Amino acid sequence: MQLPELFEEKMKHLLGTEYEDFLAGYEKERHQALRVNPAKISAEEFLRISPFALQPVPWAKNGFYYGTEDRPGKHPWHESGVYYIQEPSAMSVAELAGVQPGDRVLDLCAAPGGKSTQLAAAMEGKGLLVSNEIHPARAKILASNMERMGVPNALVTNEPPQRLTPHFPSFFDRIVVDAPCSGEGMFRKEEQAVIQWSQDNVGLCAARQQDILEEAAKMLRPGGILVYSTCTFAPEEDEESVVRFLLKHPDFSVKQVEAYEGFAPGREEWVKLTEEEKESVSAERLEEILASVKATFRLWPHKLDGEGHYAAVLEKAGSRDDRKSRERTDRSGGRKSAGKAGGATADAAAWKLYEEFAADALTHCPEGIPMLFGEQLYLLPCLLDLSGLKVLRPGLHLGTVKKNRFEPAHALALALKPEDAKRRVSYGADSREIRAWLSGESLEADGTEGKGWTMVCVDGFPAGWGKLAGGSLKNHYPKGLRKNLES
Ligand SMILES: C[S@@+](CC[C@H](N)C(=O)[O-])C[C@H]1O[C@@H](n2cnc3c(N)ncnc32)[C@H](O)[C@@H]1O
Repeated sequence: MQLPELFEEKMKHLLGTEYEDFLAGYEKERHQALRVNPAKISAEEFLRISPFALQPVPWAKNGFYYGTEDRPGKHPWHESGVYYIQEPSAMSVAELAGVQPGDRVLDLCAAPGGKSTQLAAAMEGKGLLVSNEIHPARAKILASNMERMGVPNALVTNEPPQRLTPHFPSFFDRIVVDAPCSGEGMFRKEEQAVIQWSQDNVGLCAARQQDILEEAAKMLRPGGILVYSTCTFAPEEDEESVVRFLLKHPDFSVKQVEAYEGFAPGREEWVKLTEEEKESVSAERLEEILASVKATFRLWPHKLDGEGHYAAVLEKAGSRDDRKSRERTDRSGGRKSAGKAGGATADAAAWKLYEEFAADALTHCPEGIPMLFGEQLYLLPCLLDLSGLKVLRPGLHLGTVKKNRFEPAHALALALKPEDAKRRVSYGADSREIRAWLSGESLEADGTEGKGWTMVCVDGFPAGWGKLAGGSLKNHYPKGLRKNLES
């Protein structure tokens, strides 16, 4: 592999005698992994039924390496959100966030959604997850992945971080900043990262990371946890980014968390500060900050089975003192969706249509606060003032209300359990039917009784909606998702 000359020189200088091992790492086979979605199946059960050659990723509860011959992205289970294909080192970040069900969590740089879907899994559908992405096209991919994984309690926004801050001051329990970076750790995976690499870009990324961290700091509640990560080796974007942030934020410190085997400590000696920066705090504080860098993590491809990554867990001083605001925003969070539809006539009419659909097609309804946006009906995880924000998904998309008819959303099918649907048909992953279905074909449904909205499953995992009538199952798999999977 042809690495940028300047990058090689820099790494040689940084790593000294370890450099040859580091270079040899580029010759190692690249490890690929998937993360099982516990909302769909337990890891134990997945291991039992999986056709893939799986080995656990040591640092991720539901993470597994798969074999070089395996193609999980071409398997129909992928379309049902049974797993998410994710680079193994990247799985460390959400684990470090220690998210609990019921937390308020922000993933500030979230697309395509690896960390967000992992955070969502830890939240078990409880609490609020805000997944934000600055780039519009990437934000759409993020929204689609959140739907595929059946996440019911997430808002997907498309904003620069500073536009979110006024809406969420001291609001979140946990924030993940998986920062845009120079991507040195992904050279083996993404050729583009090699082509675009320059030392100037490293500097630009480092400056941008400070801007993003500033906004994150304002949105984190006292006592909250901020996980900062990159997929680069550049100390300017790793240890230095953390140190610069800590110099400006006396209320933050590095939290000691347990390292997994193969995780290496951050390197204090690689931090280069200006005299002005060094003098901005007392000598004791400077020493303390620099020493604390050892409790941040470097994931090196030559030391573990994964690509290059860096992660730091930062804690904001203080304790939760936001009971009042929490009561205000969470007041209706647990309300059954069978409640009122926000009061407005259009909302009430839409809600009635949804209820008629639910009475006919569902045995169980998801919970949340119903809200109509144009023709789209959503269930919100809690009430928030989102005015002025670009919101792609304000919560779980229930469906579309058109000309006095309700059409259930694909997202709803993926967020439900199979037993939540009164009518369902299930095809095997190897069947001709499921491949035809995912490519957009309607199916013969001889022997399937009933009429109306029917959940279509693959091996029992919800995959979308069909409409049953006269022995035929009309395809309502979204046009944008249709694909021909190889058999
Ligand atoms: C490392 S990627 C995130 C990967 C994602 N967390 C995941 O696990 O799938 C960084 C993201 O930050 C976004 N980004 C770029 N510039 C940004 C900025 N100024 N503020 C916030 N996010 C930015 C990029 O578009 C990119 O999607």
